[in-house]
Amino acid sequence: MRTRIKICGLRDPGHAKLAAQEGADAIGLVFHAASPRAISIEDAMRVAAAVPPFVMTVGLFVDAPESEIRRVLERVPLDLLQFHGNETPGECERFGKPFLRAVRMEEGVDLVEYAHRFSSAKALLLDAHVPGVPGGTGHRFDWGRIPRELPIPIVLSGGLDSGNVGQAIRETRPWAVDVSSGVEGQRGVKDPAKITAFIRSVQREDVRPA
Ligand SMILES: O=C(O)c1ccccc1NCC(=O)[C@H](O)[C@H](O)COP(=O)(O)O
Repeated sequence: MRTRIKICGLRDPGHAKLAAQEGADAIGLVFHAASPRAISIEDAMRVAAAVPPFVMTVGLFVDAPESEIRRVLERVPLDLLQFHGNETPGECERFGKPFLRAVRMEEGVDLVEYAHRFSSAKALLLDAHVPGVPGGTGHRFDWGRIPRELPIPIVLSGGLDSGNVGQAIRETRPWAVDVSSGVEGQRGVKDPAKITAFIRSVQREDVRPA
């Protein structure tokens, strides 16, 4: 199976185009003001316009008011929403759009229970838990905590980079991988060479004999 790839926190249309050309399946736009990767609606429109067909544009929110999300949806053509805060299933569903539910892997998280509670999600995106930071931390979590069988696809994220993503795929067999810090030269600024290297590592792993 091919591992799908999401590159998160893009703000430059050129980087979005490059990621898509190299083989990314999705690009993420962070609508969270406190993030070093926060994007304005105007810039998001420019990035989304650079994304070719059959590549998804994902909008990421952290406990954002409904009105704010609707304001983004009116102007930015998002294919998928990603909820990274404490949103309930109802709060994720109310836009009538497919969505990913992020799960920060703090101590005691029960992924089976999560999968049932968020059964309307397209996938659970598993991320590291760093107190006080909702995401994009560059930290890994213990991949051994992911149950082998879950009734919902998994997007693996948290501290991935071109050097560790192959091992991550071998150990967890996710539907997709998601990266932000690992393809940056400095915090919040993507490095095109790192984007290419990350995608190549995933592609290499996918064709590696078992
Ligand atoms: O990227 C951010 O700054 C961010 C801020 C607030 C909530 C979520 C955020 N990112 C979500 C993502 O999908 C990241 O790709 C994921 O957290 C992994 O990040 P990283 O460990 O930096 O690769």
